[in-house]
Amino acid sequence: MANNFTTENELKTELINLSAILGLPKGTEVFVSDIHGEYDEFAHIMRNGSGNTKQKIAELFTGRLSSVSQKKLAFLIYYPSEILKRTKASIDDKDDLTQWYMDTFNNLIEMLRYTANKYTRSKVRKTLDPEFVYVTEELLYADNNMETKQLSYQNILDGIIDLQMADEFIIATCHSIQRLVVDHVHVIGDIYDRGPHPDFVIEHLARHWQSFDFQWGNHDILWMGSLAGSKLCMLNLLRICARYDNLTILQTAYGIDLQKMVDFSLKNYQAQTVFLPKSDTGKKISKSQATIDGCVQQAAAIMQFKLEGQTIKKHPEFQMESRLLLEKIDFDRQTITIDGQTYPIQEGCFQLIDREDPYQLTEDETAIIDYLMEQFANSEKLHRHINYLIDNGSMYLKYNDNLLLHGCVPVDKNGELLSLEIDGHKYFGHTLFDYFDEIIREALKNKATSQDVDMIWYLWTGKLSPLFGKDRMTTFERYFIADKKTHVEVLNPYYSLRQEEWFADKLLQNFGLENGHIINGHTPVRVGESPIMANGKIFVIDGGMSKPYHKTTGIGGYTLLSNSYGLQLVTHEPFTTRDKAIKEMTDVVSTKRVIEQAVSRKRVAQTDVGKRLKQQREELLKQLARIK
Ligand SMILES: O=P(O)(O)OC[C@H]1O[C@](O)(COP(=O)(O)O)[C@@H](O)[C@@H]1O
Ligand SMILES: [Mn+2]
Repeated sequence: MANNFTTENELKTELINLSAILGLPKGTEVFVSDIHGEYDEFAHIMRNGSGNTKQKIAELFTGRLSSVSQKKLAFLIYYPSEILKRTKASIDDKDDLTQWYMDTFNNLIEMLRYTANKYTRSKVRKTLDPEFVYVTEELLYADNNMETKQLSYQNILDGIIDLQMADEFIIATCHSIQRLVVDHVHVIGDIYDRGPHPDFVIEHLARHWQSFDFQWGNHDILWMGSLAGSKLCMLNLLRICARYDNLTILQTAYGIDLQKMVDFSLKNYQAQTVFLPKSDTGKKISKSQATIDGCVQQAAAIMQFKLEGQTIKKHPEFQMESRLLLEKIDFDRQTITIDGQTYPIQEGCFQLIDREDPYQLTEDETAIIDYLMEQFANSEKLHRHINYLIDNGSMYLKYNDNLLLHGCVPVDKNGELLSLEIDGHKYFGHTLFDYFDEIIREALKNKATSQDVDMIWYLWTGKLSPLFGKDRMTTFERYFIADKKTHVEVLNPYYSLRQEEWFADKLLQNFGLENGHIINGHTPVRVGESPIMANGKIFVIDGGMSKPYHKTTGIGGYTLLSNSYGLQLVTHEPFTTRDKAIKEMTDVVSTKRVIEQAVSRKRVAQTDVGKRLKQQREELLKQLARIK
């Protein structure tokens, strides 16, 4: 870096530039989690800057704009094209419309100026639409107190209207404001599964946000694992897609041919109540589609249970023998005996299971799985999306003193770090995360060994998986046994200990951090529970976006904001549809609870970026000394 500057003046200019950046207020970080394919809701939260836009409008315009006008301005910023269309349709008079454009330009430029003031000009320029950079900068940095400048400001606005660029300009400016309100986005896992459009979520981040990171969730692992060659990951995600009536994500979005699988499923299975799909979108599922979903779910589930058996037997170190369930079925009586207790099987669909060798796949099943794996491997779009997850993601992230991870750090009931022993090595605490991180990267960027592939599946369901955090996954029991006792999945002690401050301190220390917070997703925050734990050191910000889970969470969920003033918790109401949000101007974001108020505004100098900039400054100073 330092080598780019050769003359004394160049070096000094850069030093001044760095000092200016270090003194700016820290940018706003947004933390979201558990999006579960709910693109419209996620996009809404990104568009409204997780409530930040509304707040900035209030700061700027209260006393000048009524609360209704503030709301209208906010919704214009979130959904510029739609609101423009509606407004134009509602104003008949030409002069009134011109006046509306003028007022809107002025308000938007003021908002842009307000949101841009904590960034350097060069950073602001990057958020502007290239077509409007010149015009916008003229307006943005105009000094309205000077008469001549004001005149030229007015001329520019008139020109935009005369040249019929008004709508495009408004849309571009609103998008720039959206990008400036939030500086950095953290997605703490589970983009995939259950909801309709995880693909749009990834595309949205890649297109609109220069600065974002992911911490992988257990559901994301299924998709990553499928590309790495894990048949078990693929079967699990296929089963979940069928369960949530979302086979189109595979067929349409990722171009995966499911015809063979559908034919095979319809030939061998029939509709059953426990395999009825759950509608995520509220739309009615036709009978024929429900039959396809149900049969695919059964076929995938049975293949999954068979392959699980094989994998568990191959890996005693996984300690999952208690999950060897197919051998415990009494096929004649249609019962299963688990831990000495016999339960009736409801709606068994074991016709393709060989009683003598229950974990053996049939020839047809083997062929179908191979075909599907090939389809996954050949999906160019899936590769692109998973590469985003790999390149911008990790098992955990240390960012501005905070520790971001999806699930948990596995511990025993006393809070001692539990270790997973693989090939004589013990991995625990941060080394457990590093171990899995390396395996995933290696498996997806280079070549996956069969050991890697099995380890990736272990991350989905193993009891020492930091992304899962439960003692077992009771998929079999949930389908086939009515007794709810058997459905219980016991959470790792992490989830009760995370109320304790000493526990948070201990974990932060293990990860080499001191004063930060731990931020998790994964577990829905139930009605009446607080997302703030360990005396404000741990947050659970499951976004509660997953519609089928709204019954449990009551409210939609939470996101977290970290800006130069401190941390703020944002509560979300359940989101219905994008159309309804626009029509009724419902913001979703309801309350903001200030968690921590910084004594003085936090500057870039106090962030990770600031640390890097300071190093650069040291190097430049050394270089300057050499030149002199
Ligand atoms: O609600 P469903 O579709 O039956 O899924 C339940 C399963 O999902 C899990 O909760 C994992 O998903 P989450 O990461 O979203 O919690 C399993 O522990 C559980 O068996
Ligand atoms: Mn999860």
